[in-house]
Amino acid sequence: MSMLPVLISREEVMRLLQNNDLIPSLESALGMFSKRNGTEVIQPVRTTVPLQKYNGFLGLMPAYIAHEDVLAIKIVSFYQRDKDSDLSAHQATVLLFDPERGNVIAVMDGITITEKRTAAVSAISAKLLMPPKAEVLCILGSGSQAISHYEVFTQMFSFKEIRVWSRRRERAEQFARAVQGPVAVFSSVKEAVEGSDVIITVTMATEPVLQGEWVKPGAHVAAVGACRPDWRELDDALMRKAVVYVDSREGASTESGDIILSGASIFAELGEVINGTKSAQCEKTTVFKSLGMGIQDAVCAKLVFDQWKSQQ
Ligand SMILES: NC(=O)C1=CN([C@@H]2O[C@H](COP(=O)(O)OP(=O)(O)OC[C@H]3O[C@@H](n4cnc5c(N)ncnc54)[C@H](O)[C@@H]3O)[C@@H](O)[C@H]2O)C=CC1
Ligand SMILES: O=C([O-])C1=[NH+]CCC1
Repeated sequence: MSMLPVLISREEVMRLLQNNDLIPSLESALGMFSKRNGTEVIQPVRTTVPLQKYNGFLGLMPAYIAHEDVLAIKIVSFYQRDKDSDLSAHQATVLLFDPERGNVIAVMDGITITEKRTAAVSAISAKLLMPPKAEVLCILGSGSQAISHYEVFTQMFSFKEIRVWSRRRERAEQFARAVQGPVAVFSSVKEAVEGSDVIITVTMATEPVLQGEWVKPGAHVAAVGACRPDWRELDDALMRKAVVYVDSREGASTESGDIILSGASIFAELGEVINGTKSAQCEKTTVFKSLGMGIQDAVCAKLVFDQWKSQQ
């Protein structure tokens, strides 16, 4: 007998997935992952299929977390689209399985999950690594991730000033109008970055947009874009002067151009800081290089499904 999976739409995922629930669940999963107990968390490095002809990539992100008994896979595509495209850069679906029997129990939108969990993990990096009394937040990029990062960061922290820069100034202005609070729009990356305590890079850049010489000593950078081995968002100077943290060593060493091409060494995974086995060097300039992990999607899919079930 086959049972049909439930379908959970983007709107439902948006309603069911709350940032407050996300942070502790993601922290616990990151900590568990970094213990490298091979039966507790299983997450191979993302398999990526390049689609050269279309300037796109298809990524497969399976994960199993034993103590949560959650088995899921996210299928995500990301395309460098024309600016007038009506589709967002990332399209994603998460399949949630019954781990005991191997059947799919839910098929849900993965776009919102990707936006929210990525921003939540960056916020965890900031919580652990930003300088004390951080007052100025700077966001480079103005797309979907810029919005989700703004939402989580303003929910979790109280910055005195929030700045945004985007390649096209009108997009940065659009961003400033779309979000809830005041945002200062900058036309130059250098001016946006100088004096900032926390800098989030959420661009589709393939060459460095952020230079180390502009970054205030002791600042924290959450670097979210440049997820291909030949793509960059940060320059060598920044990668070499900062203490570098990652979500997964294997993922970062395979996929991050900022790490591979700069030759920077990885100091720790966020999970190691959460577990207390590596230090949070907040007094130094820190970079958190995020690539995204299947366990993050799996945790979210479980939260969404449990919420959905509780409302039936
Ligand atoms: N680390 C992770 O877990 C995840 C990372 N990402 C990455 O985050 C980045 C942002 O994603 P979205 O906001 O969804 O994309 P988006 O397409 O909504 O926004 C991209 C932004 O980058 C800007 N941009 C494009 N090309 C640029 C260039 N050459 N130089 C400077 N800015 C440029 C655009 O103007 C826009 O502001 C992408 O690199 C994406 O692959 C996305 C999802 C998860
Ligand atoms: O984790 C993720 O979903 C992605 N990381 C980079 C592109 C998509």
